[in-house]
Amino acid sequence: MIKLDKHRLILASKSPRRNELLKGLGITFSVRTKDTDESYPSAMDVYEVAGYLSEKKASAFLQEIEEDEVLITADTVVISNNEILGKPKDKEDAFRMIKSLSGGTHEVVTGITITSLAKQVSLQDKVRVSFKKLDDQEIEYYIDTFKPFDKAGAYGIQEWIGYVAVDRIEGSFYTVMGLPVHLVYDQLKNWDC
Ligand SMILES: Cc1cn([C@H]2C[C@H](O)[C@@H](COP(=O)(O)OP(=O)(O)OP(=O)(O)O)O2)c(=O)[nH]c1=O
Repeated sequence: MIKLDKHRLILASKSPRRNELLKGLGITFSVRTKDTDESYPSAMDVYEVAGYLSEKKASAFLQEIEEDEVLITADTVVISNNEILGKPKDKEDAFRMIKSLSGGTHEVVTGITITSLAKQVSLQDKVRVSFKKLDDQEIEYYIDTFKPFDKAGAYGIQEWIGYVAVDRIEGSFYTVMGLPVHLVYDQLKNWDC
């Protein structure tokens, strides 16, 4: 159980999935949002990007954090063949992304940054996800029905595609969905400043 007696928790995210997952921890929080630039240095190691972007999202709020506030920011990327798949630009881009994931194994990394005036902690969690082979009609059906344009790698594991395509996952389902709640819990449980 988490008791943040001295703090007010803020989720700095527009993602409805992160909101739902943090609620699942049974802790009260408010939401604050801002548009942040999600670019990263092109030479950066792909496994560092999610952590870097979660810190960058936190930086946008640093000036406004009050003494009793604890802020959570996060970022999720899909990595396939050492390439980052971000959010798809359009239907063709989404089709290309899912087709490249079909029949293979990729990784999902979610970085989280927890920030208060006295301390900042950044962590990331990596999960391996294997997809069965999907045919073109299945990929098109998913994109047309679920419109996954707000999702890294053009898919949501919590949606139809997760039911039919994912045949193996090594790591936390919730990390793939957008928030490693077990890591958030560990940090908040002991948050003392
Ligand atoms: C791989 C995968 C991603 N996603 C989502 C999680 C994230 O919301 C989104 C990746 O985009 P992000 O840039 O991580 O987050 P966001 O822009 O949605 O929200 P924020 O305001 O916090 O920056 O993709 C799923 O919902 N299911 C999945 O299986």
